Amino acid sequence: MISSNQSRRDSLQQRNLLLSMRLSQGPGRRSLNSTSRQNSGKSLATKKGRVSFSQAHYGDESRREIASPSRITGNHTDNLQTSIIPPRGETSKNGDDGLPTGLLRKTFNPKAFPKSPVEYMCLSLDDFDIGKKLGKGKFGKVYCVRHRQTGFICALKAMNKKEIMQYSVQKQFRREVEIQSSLKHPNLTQLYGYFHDDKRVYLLMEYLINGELYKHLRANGPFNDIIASSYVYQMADALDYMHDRNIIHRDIKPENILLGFQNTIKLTDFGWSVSNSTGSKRKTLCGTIDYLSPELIKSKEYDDKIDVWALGVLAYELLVGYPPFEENSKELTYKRILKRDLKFPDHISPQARDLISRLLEHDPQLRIDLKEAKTHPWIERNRDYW
Ligand SMILES: Nc1ncnc2c1ncn2[C@@H]1O[C@H](COP(=O)(O)OP(=O)(O)OP(=O)(O)O)[C@@H](O)[C@H]1O
Repeated sequence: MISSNQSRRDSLQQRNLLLSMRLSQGPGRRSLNSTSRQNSGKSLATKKGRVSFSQAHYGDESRREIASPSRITGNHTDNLQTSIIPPRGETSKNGDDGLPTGLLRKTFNPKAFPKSPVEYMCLSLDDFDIGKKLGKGKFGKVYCVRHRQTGFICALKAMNKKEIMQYSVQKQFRREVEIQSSLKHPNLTQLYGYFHDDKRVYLLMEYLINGELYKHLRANGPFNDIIASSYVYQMADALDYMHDRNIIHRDIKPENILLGFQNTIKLTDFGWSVSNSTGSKRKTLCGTIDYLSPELIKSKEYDDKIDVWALGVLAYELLVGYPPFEENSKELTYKRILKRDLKFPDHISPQARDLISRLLEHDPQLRIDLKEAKTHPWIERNRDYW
């Protein structure tokens, strides 16, 4: 299902190269002009200012215009062997697709994923009414859509093939699709399926009505113990599920978490996820500066404990409003992470401090296990109020 070892190595080498380019660029892209927290009482982070290492990969936002949906036309005769489409049958080994009864089951059931090109091509843009734009990513835009035949509402991400090729991220994209379609968990955004025409690839996903947790955090945060503990529990459960399947997410942050109904949160953006099925340690630097663990900064080998560290950073940000090691420059942030310079504002409860401190253990081996984190006293104490 996952790319061969060779292609994985190629992809990692390519990414290493790009990441080292990014690192050599210095701190300029990290919102250096933002007013400091000390001055404003607010986080340094703006969505734009939060630098993801992956940004180096994709270049400037303005380059990412694609045609408006009204101009997009499906092309049923496109060649299926295009390099950015995973070969048929490699897509998912999932069980039940989890879709409401009768909805798109024929075309989206990953178990019965296309057996013939005809079946494969039974989805096209013409099958959907295009609704409002939900957001814009590096390669394209995300729309709320309705499947005409069934009325099923989902999110459709339209990505430009040319750009995917131009930035040589076919393998990363392919891995994202493969990993996301192989996972099924209430706190992971589900990928229902994909199709393409001559210009674009379309990912059909679960629609999360309340958008990014990041925006919610900026508008309504920081959160109280009840909400924060519920979010931390949900992320711990999703990560535990992924790690049990030897998959590391590698880019946990509020921008990559979507909010559904009733405070359900779902992790998304599996572009940096990686299958670590050999259980061996990895070395690719990835993630967002504020969420990087000490071993990543030291370019040491790492494993799924980097996600545990990132969960600690997330827990802190949810309760405090900004990440624990945030500074005006990348270098200062790195310094504080490496020293594990962790300070809590007075209002953080002793139990929350305890869990965060254990998630943010400098030594990966000493970091709390996710299964234990899920039953930590801070979680248990708040669980009744969720
Ligand atoms: N399944 C979804 N349901 C609702 N809104 C979504 C969904 N997926 C994405 N969005 C919205 O669309 C925006 C763009 O998503 P997209 O995944 O393309 O980009 P991104 O995660 O911001 O960046 P990247 O290109 O790095 O993945 C998100 O920020 C979010 O607001």
